Amino acid sequence: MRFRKIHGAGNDFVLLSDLGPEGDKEWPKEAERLCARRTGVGADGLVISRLISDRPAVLEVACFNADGSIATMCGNALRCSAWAAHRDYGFQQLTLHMAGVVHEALVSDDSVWVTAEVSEVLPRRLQVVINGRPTWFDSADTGTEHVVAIVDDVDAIDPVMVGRLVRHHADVAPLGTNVNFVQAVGHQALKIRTYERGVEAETLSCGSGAVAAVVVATMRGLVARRAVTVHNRAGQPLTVRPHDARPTRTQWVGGPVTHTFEGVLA
Ligand SMILES: N[C@@H](CCC[C@H](N)C(=O)O)C(=O)O
Repeated sequence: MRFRKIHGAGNDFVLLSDLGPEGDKEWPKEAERLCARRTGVGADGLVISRLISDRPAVLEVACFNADGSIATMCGNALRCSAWAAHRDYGFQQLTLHMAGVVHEALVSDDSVWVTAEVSEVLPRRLQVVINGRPTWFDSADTGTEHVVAIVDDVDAIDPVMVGRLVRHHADVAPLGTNVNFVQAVGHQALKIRTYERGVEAETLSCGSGAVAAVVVATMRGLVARRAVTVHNRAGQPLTVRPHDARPTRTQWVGGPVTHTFEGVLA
């Protein structure tokens, strides 16, 4: 089976997009096997993309986290799938389905954009003490669960230690959550670090996390409701901007996609 190793601003995936007859595997187990950094290909997630129509261009995309759990929304997996469909079929504008939700995608030479559907922000959802200081997290569902803390300095925080604590916090049980630490860094710009549920580690970027950061930062008056640059650990910023037709419900998230290598699974 052929695969692509690909990343969206540092969030890396094994992408299967031309499944033949071997199309029905136990994907959660395959995800664990393929994503293992030492014994597999190594990735934050496994993405399976199927072309279900070419006129209009429609893809069905499934994303499994490295631990085999299903990601109901993964902005970077959608962006990587749209990039691959552009490469394979020349599509520039696509519709993507993930976990029953419809997303739009736009592919240009240097960036890939997808839409994320956003729920209302729940302020002060939980509190933990970080470096001796009680810190509130707001929650925002951007297709999957995220909490966001606005902090003075994201680099003064241990995102794995605190992320794990928050991810397992009783106030977000039983689903748990992805955890974002966000700092305002000047005009319409944020800096972010994200602990991802299902990867159970800090990832270099997270599309739905960037969207959650922007909706929380907007609600808190740190940025205006227009394009915001979100600086991540990869040094490959994502940009989040409101959808023209549905500015309060839908956000675009865009940035680079990099195809690292291709291979054949043994
Ligand atoms: N990295 C993703 C989000 C992946 C989903 C997450 N780990 C979960 O299970 O909620 C993104 O780019 O949005």
